[in-house]
Amino acid sequence: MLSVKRLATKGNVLHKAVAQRSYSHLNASLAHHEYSDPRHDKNVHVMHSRGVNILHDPLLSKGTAFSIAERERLSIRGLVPPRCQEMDKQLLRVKRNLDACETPLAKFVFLAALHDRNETLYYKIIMEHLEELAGIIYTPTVGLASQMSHSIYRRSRGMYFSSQDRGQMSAMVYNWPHDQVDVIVVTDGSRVLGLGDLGANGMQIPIGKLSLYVAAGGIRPRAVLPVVLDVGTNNQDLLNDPLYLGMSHPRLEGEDYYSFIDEWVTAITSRWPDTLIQFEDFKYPHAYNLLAKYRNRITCFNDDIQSTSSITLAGILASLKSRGMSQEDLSSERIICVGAGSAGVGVCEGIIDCMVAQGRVKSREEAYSKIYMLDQYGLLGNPGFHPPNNQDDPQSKQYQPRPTKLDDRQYCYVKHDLRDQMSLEELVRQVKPTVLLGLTGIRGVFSEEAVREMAKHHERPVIFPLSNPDTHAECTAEEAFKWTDGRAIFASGSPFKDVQLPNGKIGKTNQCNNSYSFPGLGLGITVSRASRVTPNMFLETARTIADMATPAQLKEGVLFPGVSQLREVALNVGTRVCEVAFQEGYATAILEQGEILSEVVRSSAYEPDYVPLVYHP
Ligand SMILES: NC(=O)C1=CN([C@@H]2O[C@H](COP(=O)(O)OP(=O)(O)OC[C@H]3O[C@@H](n4cnc5c(N)ncnc54)[C@H](O)[C@@H]3O)[C@@H](O)[C@H]2O)C=CC1
Ligand SMILES: CC(=O)C(=O)O
Ligand SMILES: [Mg+2]
Repeated sequence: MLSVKRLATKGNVLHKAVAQRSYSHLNASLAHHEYSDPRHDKNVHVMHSRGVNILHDPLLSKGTAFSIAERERLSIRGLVPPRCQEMDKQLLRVKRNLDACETPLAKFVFLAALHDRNETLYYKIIMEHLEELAGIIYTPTVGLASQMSHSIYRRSRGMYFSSQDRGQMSAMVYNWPHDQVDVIVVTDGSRVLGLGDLGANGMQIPIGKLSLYVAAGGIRPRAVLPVVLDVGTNNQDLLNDPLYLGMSHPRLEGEDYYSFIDEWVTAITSRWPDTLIQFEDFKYPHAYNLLAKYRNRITCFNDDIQSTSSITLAGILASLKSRGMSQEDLSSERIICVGAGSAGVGVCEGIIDCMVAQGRVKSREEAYSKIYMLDQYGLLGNPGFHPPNNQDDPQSKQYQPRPTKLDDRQYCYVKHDLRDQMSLEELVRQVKPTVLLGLTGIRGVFSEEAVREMAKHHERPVIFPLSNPDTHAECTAEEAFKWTDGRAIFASGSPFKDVQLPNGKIGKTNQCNNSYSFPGLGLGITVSRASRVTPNMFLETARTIADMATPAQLKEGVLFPGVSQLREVALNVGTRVCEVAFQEGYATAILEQGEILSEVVRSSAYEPDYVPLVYHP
């Protein structure tokens, strides 16, 4: 395929003439079925086989919606009830059944079964009720489903590569039935949301993420691949459970671990060289080490580090406007980030990148000085401020250095003029932060004292308890609004309902989750066929999302469009990411002169509609 380097863009219109648009990379020839237009999934599907297997293939099945003519030509006449029911009736049935489920977990199981039966219908219902159902297929319910995954297991989805597969992975990748894979979400299950090590149960996370890639990002269902790398688990409860489905040994570590991942990356990229790999829920510091190793070699990114950073930066930028300031005022913020792991460090790096790009700080070092970071021991500060023999200072007597040293990424945030391990409450008193971020996975870390103190100094304190699921959020929306007399600008990782305030007003909540960024990133990268995922793509994602709320919304503390508008967000982000890919010279797709990029992106996005199936031996 011709490679296009550096297409000049003006607005959304690509000017440089290129020979032709080539989607040859999308013309997958599948093992059993061929599709006339696999990119759009919109025309006629031509198949070389027929019969009952069509009914049991979730990518093809229409259940009761097969027309009589189709039933005849596919040899399935009589294998489904006689009345042909179009999708609207099917949706009615699905929604009634869904509403009858008594718990979110029951809804999750019901939707997973639909996913395994009829993907078109699954995506239709998800897209029509995105706000309601994102909370089922994604956080918070996916957290419980991951914990229970071995108990609720019905049918396999995706691929598992385990320690017993070493030496086999390059062959195993050919067991996957699809030649074209656009996006892979892969986890080793070592830090699933804020729930810790869930081993092979972590599979629910890639499945949930990829459902949003399809529903919001418009990636085709047959072009996504969820993967678990089962390198063992240190979760003793799972190891003791007779139903657990993963490998029954402790996690591989060190060289064993990294060579395992290397074999997997080699196997994947040998079969699908241009697939996008999203690393998900890898524990610290593996998450960073893997990103550092592969980011300049293959098309990949780490969701927890990078796309979380995009959406959080978007939230802070939007909050500046909400507080009557300009986005350029970012470097005048004082930000406390509680949590110094993958997400905490990743988010702060994104904020620093933006401060530097805005040019209002003289150096990266100056940008670091604006952010105060805490881990489970307290502030990353100066140990020298603890006089070792001061018997009168209770703090000094208790002081114990951290059991492990800070690494270089964390060390950048150390405040040499403040005492190491200072508590959040004391730090808030000293620093009077404008923004409080929580990325700890620990409920209750934002104490009443800390939030009230912050609210004393700011009319609109920005409170972002970002940990998932909701039961692990650093504080709840109720708490944030109560402790700030309803003045907080609030965003959380998992959804919280708006809060009725005593003064009759409504405390508006926002969901600040990487689900706002990764679907659009994936769409932009897939459409442009970008060979690398670059820092600018994340920065532009943040800027794009930060500009989406209307002035009226911003005024009442709404920072982002609602979850029901995730498709619109993804189309905007996808367009911008595509532009960046062309501008930076990483795009390898070919577009015609004058094509409007936003329209190319929009028309590339999958829509869950039934397509006539044709048998052609
Ligand atoms: N809203 C979103 O889109 C996202 C949210 N997250 C959430 O962020 C959380 C953390 O994820 P990672 O950074 O990957 O985990 P991690 O394990 O790498 O980092 C957790 C950090 O929290 C610190 N910590 C633990 N207990 C603490 C305490 N009591 N006080 C202060 N700090 C404490 C640890 O020292 C560590 O630095 C998870 O709950 C995850 O769900 C992660 C990615 C995206
Ligand atoms: C949202 C997400 O990626 C996490 O909580 O890990
Ligand atoms: Mg994650």
